[in-house]
Amino acid sequence: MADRQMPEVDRVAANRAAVAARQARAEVKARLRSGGLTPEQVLAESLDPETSAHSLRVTDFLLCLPSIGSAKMPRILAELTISDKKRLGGLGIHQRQRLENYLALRRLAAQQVPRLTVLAGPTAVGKGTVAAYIRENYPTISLSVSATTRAPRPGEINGTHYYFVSDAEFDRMITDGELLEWATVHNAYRYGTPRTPIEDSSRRGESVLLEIDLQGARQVREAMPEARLVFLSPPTWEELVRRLVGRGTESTDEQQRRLATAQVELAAQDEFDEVVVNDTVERAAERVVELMNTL
Ligand SMILES: Nc1nc2c(ncn2[C@@H]2O[C@H](COP(=O)(O)OP(=O)(O)O)[C@@H](O)[C@H]2O)c(=O)[nH]1
Ligand SMILES: Nc1ncnc2c1ncn2[C@@H]1O[C@H](COP(=O)(O)OP(=O)(O)O)[C@@H](O)[C@H]1O
Repeated sequence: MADRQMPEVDRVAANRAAVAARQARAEVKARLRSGGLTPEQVLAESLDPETSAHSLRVTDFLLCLPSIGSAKMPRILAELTISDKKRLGGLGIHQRQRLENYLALRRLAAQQVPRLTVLAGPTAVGKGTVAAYIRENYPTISLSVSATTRAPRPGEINGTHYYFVSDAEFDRMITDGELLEWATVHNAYRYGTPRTPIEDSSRRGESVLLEIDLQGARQVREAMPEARLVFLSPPTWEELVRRLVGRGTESTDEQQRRLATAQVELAAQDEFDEVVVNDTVERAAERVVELMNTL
């Protein structure tokens, strides 16, 4: 019956019921986020039309799960071939089975050692600064030390900031399969992640952070699908420009080239699991570490 034809008393009752249902769903989401309810419990409850789990949207359900953000959720829905309009109670048998399987795989993966986290983002957004802040303030996080063919800058220590190697040595590392990923960055020098230290840290159950460029992040995604990819974003485009110019390490021409690359890199953030805005270094570092400690 259309709203305007409904007697006033019924309309008030219907509105009250809608508010109560929304509040009940909000409570389910809060308990899901806090771990008071497991995803499996909510999914089982949703079979009962009388429960608020029944009318919970699948999108809201997924967003309550750790390390699923607005960037990753659409990809999961596509993999499960579930419409973003679906509610849990409205899932078809096969859709429900696929969602149950997905949850089972996540639980299995979560029991494995803490995962590899990649921090990438446009040049001059502050990746290096945030990574250095984490190295100095979060001793439990181990930072991958990359190999590079570029020369060290003043203050950079071989083996701490980078392994500074020759082109020939870098070629050998590639040939011998010693690099988890590598890339030529800014059409200049090559950078790559030595594989062994990553594997050793993972075996020790350590949380490992890679601060690498977008090309490298894509290779890690291919090589280690369980890795978590975090995109570091500037508060605004203007702030990114200010940081690049303010850093003063590139010529004006090079700055223009890097800003053009940054435009492309900013468009790639949807490929990432999480986006962290680097408004202040401290807050950005805290958010990245918080994500690394979230299974
Ligand atoms: N693919 C990849 N990129 C890396 C690696 N190490 C550093 N980078 C990236 O290389 C770029 C250049 O870093 P750097 O030489 O420190 O100077 P920058 O010009 O100040 O960014 C940055 O975007 C880093 O994220 C690595 O091991 N692999
Ligand atoms: N949160 C921030 N606020 C202001 N300036 C920042 C912030 N993070 C980094 N910077 C500055 O921005 C510039 C680029 O940082 P850098 O770490 O070199 O970027 P990237 O490693 O992403 O290329 C540096 O001068 C750095 O001091």
